[in-house]
Amino acid sequence: MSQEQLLRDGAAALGLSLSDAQCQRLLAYGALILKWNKVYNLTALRDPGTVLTHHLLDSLSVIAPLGRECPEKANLLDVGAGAGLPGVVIAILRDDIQVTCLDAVAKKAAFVQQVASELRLKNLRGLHARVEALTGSYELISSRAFASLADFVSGSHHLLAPGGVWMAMKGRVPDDEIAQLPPESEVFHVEQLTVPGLDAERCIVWMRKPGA
Ligand SMILES: C[S@@+](CC[C@H](N)C(=O)[O-])C[C@H]1O[C@@H](n2cnc3c(N)ncnc32)[C@H](O)[C@@H]1O
Repeated sequence: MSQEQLLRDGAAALGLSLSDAQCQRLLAYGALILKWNKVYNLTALRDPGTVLTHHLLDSLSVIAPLGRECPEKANLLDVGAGAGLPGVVIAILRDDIQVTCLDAVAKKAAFVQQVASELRLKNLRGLHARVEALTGSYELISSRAFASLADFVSGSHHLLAPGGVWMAMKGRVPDDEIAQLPPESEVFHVEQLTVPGLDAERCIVWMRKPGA
């Protein structure tokens, strides 16, 4: 089966119907990751099939949940985005969301800038900074494979807009990390996900400031 068909079938299993432009951009993004991997040291994965399942479909699994939490335009900060996961995928699927992919490593942020330019994604930017030192205000703050929940929310607490939410992509439900969250954050939903082609546990931990 072609990469395009695998992507379309996987997206359909996640409840998503990809437009031709979205499909082409996602495949082009996967190809850019592999093309520039040696220069930017972006991923341990080496073949298009695993990039498709472990990066593209894994990131696509948050799109439907995100549609529920964020039906309309918003500013999203993806902390420790690396090659742009899940931020680039969100930017491709949601042109009403302004996505900032943040990374402490300059060349990773530069790669995301290059992706934004090559794929003509006006709602995407790569930014080089440490999250603790960043200023700004974001309604959504996401992360995937970044840090413990406690370090994620403490490092980005000053960046969450009033009424905003954190979206942490995790593997197995991290009960121990949830128990160690600081009092200035609370979990309001833990959502288990099934990623097509990936035989692994996945969940989103949704958090907000108490009383928000
Ligand atoms: C394991 S990678 C995950 C990358 C991507 N989110 C993914 O799922 O493939 C974690 C990233 O966080 C970045 N990082 C670590 N500490 C950071 C900080 N304090 N501020 C911003 N980025 C940070 C690292 O440079 C690295 O690219």
